Amino acid sequence: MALDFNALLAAERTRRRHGGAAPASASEAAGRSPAPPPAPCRSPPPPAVGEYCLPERQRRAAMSEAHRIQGEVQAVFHVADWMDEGEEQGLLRCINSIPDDCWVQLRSRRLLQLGGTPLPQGMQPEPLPSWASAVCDALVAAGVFSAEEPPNHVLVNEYLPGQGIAAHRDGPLYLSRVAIVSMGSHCTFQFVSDDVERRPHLQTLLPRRGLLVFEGDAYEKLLHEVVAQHADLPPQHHPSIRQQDASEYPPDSGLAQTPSKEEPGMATTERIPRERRVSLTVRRVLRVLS
Ligand SMILES: O=C(O)CCC(=O)C(=O)O
Ligand SMILES: [Fe+2]
Repeated sequence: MALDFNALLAAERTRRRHGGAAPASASEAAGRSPAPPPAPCRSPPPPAVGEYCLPERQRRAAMSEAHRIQGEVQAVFHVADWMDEGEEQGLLRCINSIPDDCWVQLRSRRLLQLGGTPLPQGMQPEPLPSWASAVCDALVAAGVFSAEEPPNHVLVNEYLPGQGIAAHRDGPLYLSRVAIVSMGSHCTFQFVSDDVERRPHLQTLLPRRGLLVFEGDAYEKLLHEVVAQHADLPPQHHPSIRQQDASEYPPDSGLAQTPSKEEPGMATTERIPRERRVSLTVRRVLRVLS
């Protein structure tokens, strides 16, 4: 797999030897919300560049037309199982070791920002921790971003069951393509109209370890949101999800045993309980100060 798990653990060990976790400045940057001031973060300087091996390109699925989610919305792609369980656990360990005071606690999620604070006048770049750089490198290797315009910014969002992110647009400070990696749990993700109706245009279940990429109208015209709920309809109830993703939750997996509490009218619908979800929103900030 492209993220080298052993290297990731080695990086984590090195970080611990140096007495701390991956550092991060943190402030809200997603969507239209105003950016709060950076949180105080007493973490140590970033680990030395080069301690983390580059991914093995050949073992990770490259994104292609086959991953396009068919439907009225242009252009949304999903790659199921983009990372394996070992990588997911390794990355979560790195993220879990980040001190609490690096995170910004919002009402319905916790976040931290890596790479700098994007501002209209430009972003003062900050070094990415090695695990975040490895994800960025893997996205370039997978063809999601070009080598000429690689990602330079990673937003880590943590959602507890029942939490989500309200409908928003990521905005013009970034290249109009975003990659979102899901870890720890699935969630319901939807694109809605940018008007008072908030009409859903595409709703899909994002499984853990999957990669969502969108651009075009999905980035520029529609709003997107993570629906704040405690359990989600399984993939077969989302017409746009690919069969490949539905296999993530086979009927005998024990995951689909919770009767719906949120839609009592749908007595036969069983929802999948959500767990703590951590996502990486990986983007390229267009204006970087030198
Ligand atoms: O967590 C997610 O899947 C979405 C995050 C998002 O939309 C953002 O960070 O702008
Ligand atoms: Fe977003």
